[in-house]
Amino acid sequence: MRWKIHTKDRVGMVLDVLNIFNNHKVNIQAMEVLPREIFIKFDAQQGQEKLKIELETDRDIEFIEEITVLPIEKKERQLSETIEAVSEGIMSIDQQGKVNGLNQAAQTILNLSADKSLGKHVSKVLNKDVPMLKTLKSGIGYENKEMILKINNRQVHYLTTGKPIKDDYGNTMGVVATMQDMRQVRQLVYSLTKPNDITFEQIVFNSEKMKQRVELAKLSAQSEATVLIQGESGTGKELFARAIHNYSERKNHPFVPINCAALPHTLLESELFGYQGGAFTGARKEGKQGLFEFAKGGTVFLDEIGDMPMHIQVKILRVLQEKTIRRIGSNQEIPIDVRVITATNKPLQQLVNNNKFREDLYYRINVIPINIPPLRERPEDIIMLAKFFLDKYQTVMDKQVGAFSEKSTQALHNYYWPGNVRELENVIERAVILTSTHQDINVDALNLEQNFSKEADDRRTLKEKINELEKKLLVEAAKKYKSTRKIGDALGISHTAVRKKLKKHNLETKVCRSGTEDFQIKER
Ligand SMILES: Nc1ncnc2c1ncn2[C@@H]1O[C@H](COP(=O)(O)OP(=O)(O)OP(=O)(O)O)[C@@H](O)[C@H]1O
Repeated sequence: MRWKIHTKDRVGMVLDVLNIFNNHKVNIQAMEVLPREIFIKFDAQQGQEKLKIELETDRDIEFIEEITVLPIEKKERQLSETIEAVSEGIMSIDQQGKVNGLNQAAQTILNLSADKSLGKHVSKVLNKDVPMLKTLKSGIGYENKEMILKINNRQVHYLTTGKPIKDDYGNTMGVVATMQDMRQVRQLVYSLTKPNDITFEQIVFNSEKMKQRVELAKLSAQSEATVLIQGESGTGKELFARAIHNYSERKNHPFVPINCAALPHTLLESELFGYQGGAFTGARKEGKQGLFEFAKGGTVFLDEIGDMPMHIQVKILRVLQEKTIRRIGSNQEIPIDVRVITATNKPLQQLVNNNKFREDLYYRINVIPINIPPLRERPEDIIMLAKFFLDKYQTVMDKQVGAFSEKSTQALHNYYWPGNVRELENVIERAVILTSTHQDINVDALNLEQNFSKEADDRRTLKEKINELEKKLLVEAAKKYKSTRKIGDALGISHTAVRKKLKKHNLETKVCRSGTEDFQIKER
């Protein structure tokens, strides 16, 4: 039974009311006092009418009303509803370290039930090293600590922040901690950093060569196989990698690109694999998760893999073979679930021949090779891409210019495009800036470096030209004869020499069969 007693505001009022309750031998369970209002929760019993009459005869008591909850109970219920409604886990402990609060989300994240945890010491429920216990001792909170614990035979992985609960004198009376499941954290970070979804529709092309590459890439997206994308800088390797990811079953998980050439080696290693707390000077005390763990369920894109140092290559091989990683400084194997796509603008086969790239890793990553030809080898794409970028930059700059003049179309065709599609995009962006509204784009606005016109091709060394001719003749013969012996006969060299040359030009049987060239060569 609960009453709200409306009183006058005078000293000793509460004591008078308590005395009356006491005289009637009524057991008070809870009481709350506000100015001119006394709230009392008591054991309902016979004779409470008499109690009410006696209270109301006090001239300072105005009237009594029956209520269903005390204000404090109302607040408590609202608070516990809110605690249950939030998606973060919330756990609290009292001054003795015993669990006195655990919402539903915390039970899920920690693989615990409230029944079996409430009232028990947190060291028994979680672990003796949990940061809540340190806060209980020191009174100092902590933020975003990563925890990996084994609870009820399951590994739980979460991020937690804790705060001390203090009394008016600054003594710590307990600790409350919030926790987020690491998978949710990843998804949150990913949704904040996620770039625009790139799909195959955004890859612009007109050439048969690119059509084949796109088809192969689409097929590769349906498998889990490692893809190696090779091509000169700016040919669209990253674009392909993103399109493959977004076309695959993993599309709702992170796509994590990392440029192996851009980071110093030590940083690259810790970025990829993470580290154990205290693994090296400067390392965060609580350790750090690496990108392979972060990308869980998604794709890691290792760009410029040709620049990866040998000792990290070994670790990547383990990732691909065992599907596990070890953080730096740790012996614990962490299972990972990622697909790996790699890219390089370096001739990997040559790096293997020169012992600069591990052969075993080369074959591991080269399951599906996609070779993107340089723009100069697919002139059918140039104008289509130029028009695509023209539309793009007119929209971005909200500016209407005319079309490409005849001469500028010619110039775009004749140019050598050492920087490939990226360079073409930059050229068109600059041309839109330099051209007046509604004027056609002329050659000057394109401002193409004449050094790199087709004529510049003639300045290449004799060795480069011979190499190119050799490759061309090999490809032509291979298309026609399809076996190393017949190719050898046609070119007047032995079939072993053919094999060597195929290897040198990265045209080995394995590569060709995977569809990067539209021919197949049989051994002998
Ligand atoms: N076929 C294409 N259609 C539309 N845009 C393209 C195409 N190819 C490349 N691009 C654009 O060209 C630029 C360079 O592409 P990307 O970064 O994918 O090249 P890359 O080969 O990965 O370069 P790098 O080797 O220097 O990292 C990007 O802005 C990309 O969107």
